[in-house]
Amino acid sequence: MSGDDGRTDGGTVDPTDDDLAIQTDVSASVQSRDQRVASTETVVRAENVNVFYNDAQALNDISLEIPENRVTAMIGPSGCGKSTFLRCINRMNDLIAAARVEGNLFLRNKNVYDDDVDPVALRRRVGMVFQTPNPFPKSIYENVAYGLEIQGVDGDYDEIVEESLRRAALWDEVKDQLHESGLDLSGGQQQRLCIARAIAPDPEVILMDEPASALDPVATSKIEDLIADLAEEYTVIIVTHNMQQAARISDKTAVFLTGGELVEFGDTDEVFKNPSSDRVEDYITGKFG
Ligand SMILES: Nc1ncnc2c1ncn2[C@@H]1O[C@H](COP(=O)(O)OP(=O)(O)OP(=O)(O)O)[C@@H](O)[C@H]1O
Repeated sequence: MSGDDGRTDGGTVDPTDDDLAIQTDVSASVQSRDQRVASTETVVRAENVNVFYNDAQALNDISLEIPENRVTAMIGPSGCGKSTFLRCINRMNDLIAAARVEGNLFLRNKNVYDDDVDPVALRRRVGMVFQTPNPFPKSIYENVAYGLEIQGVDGDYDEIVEESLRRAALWDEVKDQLHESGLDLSGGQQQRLCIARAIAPDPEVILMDEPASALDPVATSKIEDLIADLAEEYTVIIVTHNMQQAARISDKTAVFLTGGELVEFGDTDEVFKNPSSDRVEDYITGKFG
């Protein structure tokens, strides 16, 4: 059975090494949803991760530990490898022929690059939301239910769809139009629909790649509020170009700089108030980037 099932009220985890390889019983993790409690467990641990696109190195020896039920922001100038790192966590880089990943990347105690890891099972535990809202050309209901179907999730879809839309703070706005197209929603609503789709299989980690950069300030603010709510139950890892946003919503901040180096990682307050190097300070204060 999956590591989800090993959780206890104390927030401890009893993962097995077979977590990702054998997890098929998602209903069990749905049941465990309410049992989740905030903790400081490490959920994602990178050890000496290097990524290359053909011969070009995009990430250089990245090691860090991302805590459970927190928002961790990845910031840094364009091209420094933030999205590449995010895609290592759910093995989306597998889909890029030129990409090669070296090193170890653990989801709890399991290296997601082990041969026996099923990337589909991994992506059920590590959901993703992209920069541009990308609902399917289907109804609001089907957008959420279709994700469940393709991931082979069993359960009462009506219930899961409603619950997911509620968790994405969208239910009240769409409950009377569930069978209308998701594409007719506003950009901000579409992004919340994509968040509902990502959380429907009840992942442990949600990756967000600049989820608000295509949205206006009001829609952005709603997404930021939502991220804070989601972190009560999920581990959220967000790439953002917006340093104020990182400072507002994240607990931890990782600063990447050109060359794919992780130059600072720590509590967000510390990173912003007291950066440990001139390079980071220059970036944070807008001297470059
Ligand atoms: N599919 C790809 N094929 C080849 N090179 C790539 C690919 N994706 C990214 N790269 C290169 O890897 C490096 C890191 O890119 P990545 O998109 O991860 O950076 P980023 O920090 O997320 O950038 P941005 O903030 O502009 O989105 C860049 O030099 C980029 O050109």
